[in-house]
Amino acid sequence: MKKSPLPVQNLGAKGKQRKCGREALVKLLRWNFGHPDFRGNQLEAIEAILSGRDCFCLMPTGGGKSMCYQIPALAKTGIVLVISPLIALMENQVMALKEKGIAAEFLSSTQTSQLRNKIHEDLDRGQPSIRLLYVTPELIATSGFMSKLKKIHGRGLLNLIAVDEAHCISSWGHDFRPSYRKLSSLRNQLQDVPILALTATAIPKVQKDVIDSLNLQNPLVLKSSFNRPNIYYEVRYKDLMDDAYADLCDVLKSAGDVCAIVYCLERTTCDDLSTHLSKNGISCAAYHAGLNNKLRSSVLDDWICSKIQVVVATVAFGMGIDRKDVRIVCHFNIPKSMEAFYQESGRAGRDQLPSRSLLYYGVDDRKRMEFILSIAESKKLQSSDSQHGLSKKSTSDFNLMVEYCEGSGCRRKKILESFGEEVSASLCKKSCDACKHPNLVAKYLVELTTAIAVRQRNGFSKILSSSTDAFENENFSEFWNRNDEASGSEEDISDSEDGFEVAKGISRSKFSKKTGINEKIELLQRAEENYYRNKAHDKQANKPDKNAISGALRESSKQRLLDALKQAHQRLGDLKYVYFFHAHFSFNGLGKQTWKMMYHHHTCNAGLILKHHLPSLKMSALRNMGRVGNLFITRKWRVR
Ligand SMILES: Nc1ncnc2c1ncn2[C@@H]1O[C@H](COP(=O)(O)OP(=O)(O)OP(=O)(O)O)[C@@H](O)[C@H]1O
Repeated sequence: MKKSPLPVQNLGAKGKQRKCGREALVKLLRWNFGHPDFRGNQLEAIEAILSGRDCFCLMPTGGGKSMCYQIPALAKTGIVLVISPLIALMENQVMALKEKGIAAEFLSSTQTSQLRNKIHEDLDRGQPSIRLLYVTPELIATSGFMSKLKKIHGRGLLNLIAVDEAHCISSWGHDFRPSYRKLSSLRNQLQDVPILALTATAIPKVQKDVIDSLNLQNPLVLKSSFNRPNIYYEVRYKDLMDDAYADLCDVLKSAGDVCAIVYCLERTTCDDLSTHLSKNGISCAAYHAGLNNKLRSSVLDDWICSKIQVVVATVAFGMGIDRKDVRIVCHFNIPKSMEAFYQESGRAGRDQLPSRSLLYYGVDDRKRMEFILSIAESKKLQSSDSQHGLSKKSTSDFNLMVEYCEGSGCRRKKILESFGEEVSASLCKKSCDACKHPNLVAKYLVELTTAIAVRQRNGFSKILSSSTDAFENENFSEFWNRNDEASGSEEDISDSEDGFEVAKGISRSKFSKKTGINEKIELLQRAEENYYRNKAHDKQANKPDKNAISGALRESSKQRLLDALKQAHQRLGDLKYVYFFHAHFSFNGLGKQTWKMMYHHHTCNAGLILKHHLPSLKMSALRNMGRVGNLFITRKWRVR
């Protein structure tokens, strides 16, 4: 139901301001948002802003940061400018505010020019009706929009600049967006307008960087604990289970028909897992950048209005989406940093009710991430020193995440300590698996160590190729930096696809519990090594790379593949595992699509992809695999 805003005492334009008391602010909160009282540091932040002071506000995920600029927007005539990183996020917030009868708009090139003109006309009016205007940092950087802001400011109507997700400013923040850096000009261009920086992710370095970059003057710094007491943290070990899909399915089923988000690193995993869950009666859909806009928004709408309960998504999903009753956030692959993990898992339990964070940890996933980080590092080494610092940071960030999974001790304590909070494990109150079932977790960790050792002995550790040169032409920037909105016209969700396409094909590989085909594998690996030797030699001699593998080697590799498959099939029988070998062929010169294909080949360096559910795979299909090149182009044999 739409509501007209509560007519509060108007504080008027600059110079005529009167103090808006606590009571009036609480009234605004109750009337417009239905919350009985302010939470945490909200009131302090609001009062500081209304008194014209800059503020840096650090609140946990779901803490209620938006209220810190939404209430000031209602308390004063004029406009609050909100700088937000994603169009989807702006859209959602504006929609939610409009439903409450609050005059909010966003500006982006995704809108029709008619709508944009209407908004600009309103901004030009003596007394604009708009209270909250959401924009991207890229728009701020345009001279046209800046001069518009100056005019509004000149009329005494720009009350506040709120920088949401302010960690994006900092190169130490996990969502670093170079365009955010340009916001440093705001202070000079729009003097006297208070600036509010908001984030849920701020290690001390980030805080300092944000405050310095925005040139905040004597800001009120408000920090709350990162602890999310209503979230239970748990890690499950893929390498110790037969089928992680089935395990997750059981978790979701036994939780009842609850709302959940499952994060995966690849689109294909999203699709496959979502199909699997749906087949097993779970109300579920995939959501990622590979789907068209229409489908994506219908999935989002269905999820928001509870038509579907589980979304299996790539990482960008959920930012700014205010569904409070998410009971489970599952990471099906290890996230790239503790900050990212905290943000994503923090989408659970925004209503403060008991919720769960479940991370499926797999050694292969870890290796894939390490591989991607190493590629980024080697790329950044070639660029500036600061970039190098960044890549080192990425590696150390990721190590914290690995320690969260592989280390013993309270998970909550690890999360909080990674943000610089010193806490005792008693704070957890047995609300993580390590505190609740210490013996069981210790046993798992021992088993995991053994599994890794067995795997290394069997030569399975060589999962990712050292052939980094194959990746030189690929752009990982989407994964590392969200600089995708310069024009505002590109896809407004940023997920990790490009980075993780690299490692596709090994996502569900598991270490073998059976040995015996190692000799075959060794042979195949030797063939592969020969290939690289030839390749290096060819490079030295400055020869074209196209026929680095001879037809004879190709044929013999293919034959060995078929033999190995047959033997594996016979030997494994009901165990339903089969190993796929790939041989290397040069596809240079066949275009970008083919480069991606090369990725798969290289990343499957160990020559193995473990495949479950053999019955669904016909031997004729396996034979076709011998036609190297088909395997990854057709995706017929996508694992599962
Ligand atoms: N004072 C309050 N009392 C009760 N609920 C509140 C209060 N303030 C905000 N909320 C609710 O808490 C939820 C989270 O608020 P909000 O989206 O502002 O969080 P956030 O800090 O921006 O979180 P995130 O960083 O995860 O995006 C919303 O549903 C909001 O309506």
